[in-house]
Amino acid sequence: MGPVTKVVIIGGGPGGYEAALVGSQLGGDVTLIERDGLGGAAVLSDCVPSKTLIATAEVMVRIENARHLGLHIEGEELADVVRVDLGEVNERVLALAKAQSGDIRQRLLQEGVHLVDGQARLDGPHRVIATTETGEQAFDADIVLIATGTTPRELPDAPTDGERILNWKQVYNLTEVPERLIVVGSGVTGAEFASAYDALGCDVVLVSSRAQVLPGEDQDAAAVLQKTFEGRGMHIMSQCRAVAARREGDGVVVTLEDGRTIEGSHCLMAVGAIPNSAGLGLEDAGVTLTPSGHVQVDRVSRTSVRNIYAAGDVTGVYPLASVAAMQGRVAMWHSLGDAVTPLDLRLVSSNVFTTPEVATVGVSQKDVDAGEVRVTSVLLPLAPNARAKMQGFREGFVKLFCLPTTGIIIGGVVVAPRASELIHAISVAVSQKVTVDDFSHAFTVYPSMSGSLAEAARRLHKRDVDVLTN
Ligand SMILES: Cc1cc2nc3c(=O)[nH]c(=O)nc-3n(C[C@H](O)[C@H](O)[C@H](O)COP(=O)(O)OP(=O)(O)OC[C@H]3O[C@@H](n4cnc5c(N)ncnc54)[C@H](O)[C@@H]3O)c2cc1C
Ligand SMILES: NC(=O)c1ccc[n+]([C@@H]2O[C@H](COP(=O)([O-])OP(=O)(O)OC[C@H]3O[C@@H](n4cnc5c(N)ncnc54)[C@H](O)[C@@H]3O)[C@@H](O)[C@H]2O)c1
Repeated sequence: MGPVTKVVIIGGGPGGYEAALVGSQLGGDVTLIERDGLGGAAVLSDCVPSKTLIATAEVMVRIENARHLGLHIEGEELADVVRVDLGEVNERVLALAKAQSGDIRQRLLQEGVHLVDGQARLDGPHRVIATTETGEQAFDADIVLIATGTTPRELPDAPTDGERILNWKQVYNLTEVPERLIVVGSGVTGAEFASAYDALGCDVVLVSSRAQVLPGEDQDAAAVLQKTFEGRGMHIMSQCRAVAARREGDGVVVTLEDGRTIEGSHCLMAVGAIPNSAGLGLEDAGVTLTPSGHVQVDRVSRTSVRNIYAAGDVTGVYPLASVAAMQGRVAMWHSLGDAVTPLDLRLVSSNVFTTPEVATVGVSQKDVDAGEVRVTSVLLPLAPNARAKMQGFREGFVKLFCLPTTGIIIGGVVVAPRASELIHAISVAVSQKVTVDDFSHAFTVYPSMSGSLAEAARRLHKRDVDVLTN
């Protein structure tokens, strides 16, 4: 048996901790250095807390929609009947995140990973220094994995104060539902928080830099969401950019590029994130960064330095927890000599947790419109679906993309409640190269939303129909 490979991982988010589990499974001597808490930003401040908050907000939407099902709330307004104790909601959110972080710590310890609480930096390609409460510790490394994530981007004239001008990590300080929340940025983060706070009874103004919310997502889906948001009374200011935000009295004032101002009680900045790549000694170790400051990696997570790998948001490849985790595992499989399949972004499924949800996998409409791939597609509204009718759900659709010649499914979009669960069937079809005919031959439950997935596939049986072809 050869010497044990020493692996040092910087960052304990999904990119780092999933890598640590695989590294340890493959016999590496793994040290993981994390400065804030295991689970990283994903568990402690970003993904998990936001999804927990949204779970509560969803209940409010269901209560609100109950009147369409014959259940009447006694009172003029929902707020007369259901009191949202945001302090209690946020306490639960943070407790759940902390508990999950604790579970991850336990699991890593069980698997023999050496955990260090501290801030790490490289000292050349084969040494990592951790600054801990008790001083500096140095670790020799055969393999290094950088998984340091990102930090919310801040506009120079809109500094957050953690009280009224907030980023998405600070919203859990709130103890009362903001009276009027100005959300700046209508990407996934902005749209999810706008949807959640609107459901919790807050008056929401969404400042959107483009003509439509969710500029990076399927534009048919974004159109449904924009209409739903507006239908619920949200004020969307399209094609507007914020340049400043300041406190004034008991509120905030946001200034737009064209000089107009918006007043609110609070402001949430959701204008993207910057990679945590500075101060790590990366350039001195020879690691190439992209112009945006992300760590450049290939499809097996290798950087420009042979023994240094990188995973997750710091690479800018696709900022999702699931992708970070896969990049981390791939790095370990590759560096420790196990079988490895390079990362394939065409197989990634993702979901926007708004009401309704927007889930996507594989080829996108943007790829199709850009002429990158020739497909046959169908967009099937969910309104005629029996289950949707029973549940009082009218918006939303299923979209499927398949190859015109073979009928192999290569992508899809679902806009529906729980789209995050429905997309999995399409995701399996994409990864297993299932044809529309095979897909539609599988039984679905009647009545069910998934019946519409099979129906969409059935519509693609005859692919020479002009109306279906892009
Ligand atoms: C509001 C929001 C909601 C999201 N929701 C979802 C979702 O529903 N689904 C999904 O798939 N993705 C979601 N994401 C994206 C997801 O959170 C990220 O893709 C994921 O966190 C990336 O994981 P990571 O391991 O790269 O980094 P992180 O989770 O950011 O972890 C990096 C860790 O490295 C630590 N670190 C940094 N520098 C050092 C250093 N020098 N020394 C030691 N430690 C260091 C940090 O403290 C941090 O804990 C969401 C993002 C946001 C902002
Ligand atoms: N459910 C999920 O999986 C989930 C949730 C949140 C975030 N994420 C991940 O995080 C990534 C980043 O998303 P994000 O929304 O945080 O950032 P983003 O960069 O995708 O969106 C930021 C938006 O803010 C806009 N913007 C920037 N400056 C502005 C200004 N001054 N005024 C008005 N608008 C401005 C941009 O045009 C952009 O549309 C996503 O691509 C996604 O992968 C995932």
